[in-house]
Amino acid sequence: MSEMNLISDLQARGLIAQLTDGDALEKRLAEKSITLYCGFDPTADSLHIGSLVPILVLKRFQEAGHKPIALVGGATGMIGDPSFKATERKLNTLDIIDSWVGKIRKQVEPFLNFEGSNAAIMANNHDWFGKMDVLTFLRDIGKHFSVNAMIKKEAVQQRINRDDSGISFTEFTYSLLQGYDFVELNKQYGCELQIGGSDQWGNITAGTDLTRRMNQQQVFGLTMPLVTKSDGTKFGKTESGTIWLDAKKTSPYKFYQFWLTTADADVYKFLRYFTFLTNSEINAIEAADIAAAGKPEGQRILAEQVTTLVHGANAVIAAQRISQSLFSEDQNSLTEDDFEQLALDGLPHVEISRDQPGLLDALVAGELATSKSQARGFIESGAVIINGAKISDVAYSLSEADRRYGSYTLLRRGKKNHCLVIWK
Ligand SMILES: Nc1ncnc2c1ncn2[C@@H]1O[C@H](COP(=O)(O)OP(=O)(O)OP(=O)(O)O)[C@@H](O)[C@H]1O
Ligand SMILES: N[C@@H](Cc1ccc(O)cc1)C(=O)O
Repeated sequence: MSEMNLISDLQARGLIAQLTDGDALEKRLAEKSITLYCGFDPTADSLHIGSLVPILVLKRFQEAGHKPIALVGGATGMIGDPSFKATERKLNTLDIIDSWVGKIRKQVEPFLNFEGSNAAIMANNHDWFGKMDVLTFLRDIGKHFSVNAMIKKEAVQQRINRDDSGISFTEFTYSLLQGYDFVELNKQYGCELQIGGSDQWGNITAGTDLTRRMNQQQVFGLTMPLVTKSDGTKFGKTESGTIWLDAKKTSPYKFYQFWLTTADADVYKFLRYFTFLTNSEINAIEAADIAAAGKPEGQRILAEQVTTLVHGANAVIAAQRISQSLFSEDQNSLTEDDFEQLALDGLPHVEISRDQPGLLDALVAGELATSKSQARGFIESGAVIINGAKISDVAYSLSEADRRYGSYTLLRRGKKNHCLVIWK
């Protein structure tokens, strides 16, 4: 892809919210390979699917010949970005931040290529802030910022205007730190562009201004729209359940199911944001789905593409095997790892002691029946299935033979009420 095409492609995908001096940036991208960066703070032990948007944009730039820097905020993570956050963040201990820096680094690495002429770079802003003294910070950096202008920034407005939850001096200084990161990366690596979600606009422009003042260089900022679902909820750390990139926090099966159940109103937008299919391929999928009236393929393609990107092709095969076996008689193909995924978050589950093997009790404990007598009725009417096989004996006692890998039994009532028993 030629560099001119990159910005047009991002635009066509709906991936550009704001740009500083777009014409000059397009010109620079057309002239040469540039270095760009995006920062990720260690505010949790894993990134989530919202953070995948800028990670994939870094990858898009790298595939177009540019050099990406992924910065993990070892220093900024100690302070906490107040941008559009309603309340002050809790400070984490240095040990926790340190371990999260390592985890996030490992999560970003597989998306980028660390070899070749435009090899990616991993950076950590603790490398420069860790040794900077407070007087240098105040004299050399602070002097370039006007508090009058800072309090007008949209990202902190709600905190400035609230009496109940103000903003600490600590968080207020955050954008000076992120601003200075750009100066430092520009000095060390000739970095010319910072990208991020649109909530980062204030911090990014703090960096472009500061780099102009301190390094006398014109550098650029580009933000992506914050991805929301058609029901208005943000993709990120949400109360209804964050979709994490870490397979130990969100199983690849659940991850696959998440994309598979995308609303029709979102699916083509998400194909543009989260996959490397070309815009015309996505248009063709959309047109075919409209023609097929009622059985869209978009969701399956999205689930396969994003799960492959994040967890690899085998995770897609496993997710498809799991969903197929849950609704069929044959549950022998499920592997121990499949059961571990189901136990993590794939199905409702209940832990039962091995010395309480009664099926009636298990159905009640697993909330497949509200009482033993209701459970009896379900068994008599043939609605109860154990590991894919119908059971008709109301006095049935679950034995070792019903325990897959010694630990798991799949109970089902009717067509789709599942419970995984984990034996203790
Ligand atoms: N839903 C989203 N859509 C697009 N970009 C996002 C989304 N969520 C986060 N990002 C971007 O990902 C980058 C890293 O964000 P980060 O991992 O800090 O997530 P976060 O949810 O904003 O974290 P926190 O809640 O701790 O601030 C930032 O550039 C941010 O703007
Ligand atoms: N402020 C960014 C993370 C970040 C940190 C340092 C930077 O230099 C850039 C970005 C966020 O909260 O998502």
